[in-house]
Amino acid sequence: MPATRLDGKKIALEIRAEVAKAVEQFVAEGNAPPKLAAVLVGEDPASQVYVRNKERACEKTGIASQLDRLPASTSPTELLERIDQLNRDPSVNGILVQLPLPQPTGDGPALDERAVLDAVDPIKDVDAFSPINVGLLMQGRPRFLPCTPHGIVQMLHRCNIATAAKHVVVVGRSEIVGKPMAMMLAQKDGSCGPETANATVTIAHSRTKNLKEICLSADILIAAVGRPEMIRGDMIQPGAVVVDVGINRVEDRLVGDVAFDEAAEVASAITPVPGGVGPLTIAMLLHNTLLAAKLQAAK
Ligand SMILES: Nc1nc2c(c(=O)[nH]1)N[C@@H](CN(C=O)c1ccc(C(=O)N[C@@H](CCC(=O)O)C(=O)O)cc1)CN2
Repeated sequence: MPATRLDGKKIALEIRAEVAKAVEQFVAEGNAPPKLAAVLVGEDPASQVYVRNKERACEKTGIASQLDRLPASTSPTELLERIDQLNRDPSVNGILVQLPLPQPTGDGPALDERAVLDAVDPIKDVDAFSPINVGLLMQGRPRFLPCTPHGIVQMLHRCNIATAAKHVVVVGRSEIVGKPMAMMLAQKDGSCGPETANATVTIAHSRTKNLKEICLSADILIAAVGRPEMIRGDMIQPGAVVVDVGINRVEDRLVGDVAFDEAAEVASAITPVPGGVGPLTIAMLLHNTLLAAKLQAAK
């Protein structure tokens, strides 16, 4: 039987409607609408689409937003100064710096992604990339959850896919997805989402020797390796749940990290690309922006 498609678009709309309602309530209590500041450096076409979609999503949810477009030639000092201004601006609740940062142009110094993310005030860090927020997550007492892994947790929960006692294999070890995803699913107490914890988690990656064997042992396989269709159908255990985080542009077409048609023959459920995990990333950003506003209002 072909796999069930896990419809990320639909779940994202559900979450966005919940956030919009909660924003309405927050404002009715006498607070200013939450505000997100996005910083986009350079002109990466995909990043431009993502920040535009974030702005539109904010607007539809009752969240204010502002976008700083900076040229690719922006120096590290200029970018850090801009982040500092946003940190100190009391009207801004959430700050995100769109990734990837551009490669250096000409003779100018490179923008150090780590230094830039470290500069965002942790209480406004709605991407949850700062070391403070990563540390809190590691310790099982998260403040903000990173948007893409949190979206996956929400999707599993809302599709009644339990993770307790399951073997989850995460292929990919990025700071944005792979590492926090593994940590969230392995948590003991469900601190990272209702009913979504207590999994036995293996992190694999493109250099894992026996990758096929490890993938075949997964009850839930999360592919976040950034290589088009690297996960083939014969790497999937019959009946496994497959979550594809990859968004790769191949000849003007979007493909995931999973060979979808092959995988759908074997899996019990699978996320498509597009329309799977991607839309959830933006929905969880809205959730975090409201959370940031609430935390700051309570201070
Ligand atoms: N500061 C951040 N930078 C980046 C993040 C992030 O969470 N924070 N994640 C990605 C990009 N991203 C959000 O920023 C993102 C990627 C994809 C989608 C999405 O909805 N994708 C659609 C397809 C859209 C398309 O046509 O390209 C889908 O999968 O259906 C949303 C957000 C890296 N940078």
